[in-house]
Amino acid sequence: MVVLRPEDIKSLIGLSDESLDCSGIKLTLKTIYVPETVGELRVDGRVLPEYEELRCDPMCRLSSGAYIVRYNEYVKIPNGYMGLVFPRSSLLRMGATIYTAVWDPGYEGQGIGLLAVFNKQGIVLEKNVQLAQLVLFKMSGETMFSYKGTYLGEKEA
Ligand SMILES: Nc1ccn([C@H]2C[C@H](O)[C@@H](COP(=O)(O)OP(=O)(O)OP(=O)(O)O)O2)c(=O)n1
Repeated sequence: MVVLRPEDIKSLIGLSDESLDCSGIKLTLKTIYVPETVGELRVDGRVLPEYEELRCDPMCRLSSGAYIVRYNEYVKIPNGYMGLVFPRSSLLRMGATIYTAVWDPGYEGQGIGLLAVFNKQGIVLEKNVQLAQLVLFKMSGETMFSYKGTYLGEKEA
């Protein structure tokens, strides 16, 4: 696998320079949600929890716990590529991190991450701040397993 340089990403996906980081695409904070009910993952489906949106005006103070963050950037992963997300080091240094899964070939949307705040004093985030970086990898070729799942095209108003 090959890691795409920001300039390769730019010509592949057509993002603006301000969305590019040293090793990938900047992912910035759009919305923060708190899971309010139980989630259920079954062999034949899932029930996602209900969420409460936190208002950041423009700062958000988060106590320790689990949050879902949605990113501003609408990203398209072309067939033959996949993505992994890494938290900003400053977030780690504050005692918080972003957990993520694989961003599949063919996926497009405004993705999400699980923000875990371990700092017992909490952290403060400003709306639109960069939280993470999406690193794109080139696979050995196009794949027949292009993403067609539930989250394809997800976008928040
Ligand atoms: N932290 C993450 C990880 C992934 N994704 C996006 C990109 C993935 O291509 C898509 C689906 O991820 P998974 O295939 O891991 O999700 P599921 O298997 O749960 O969903 P489905 O059953 O619809 O495939 O979600 C995201 O927005 N945020």
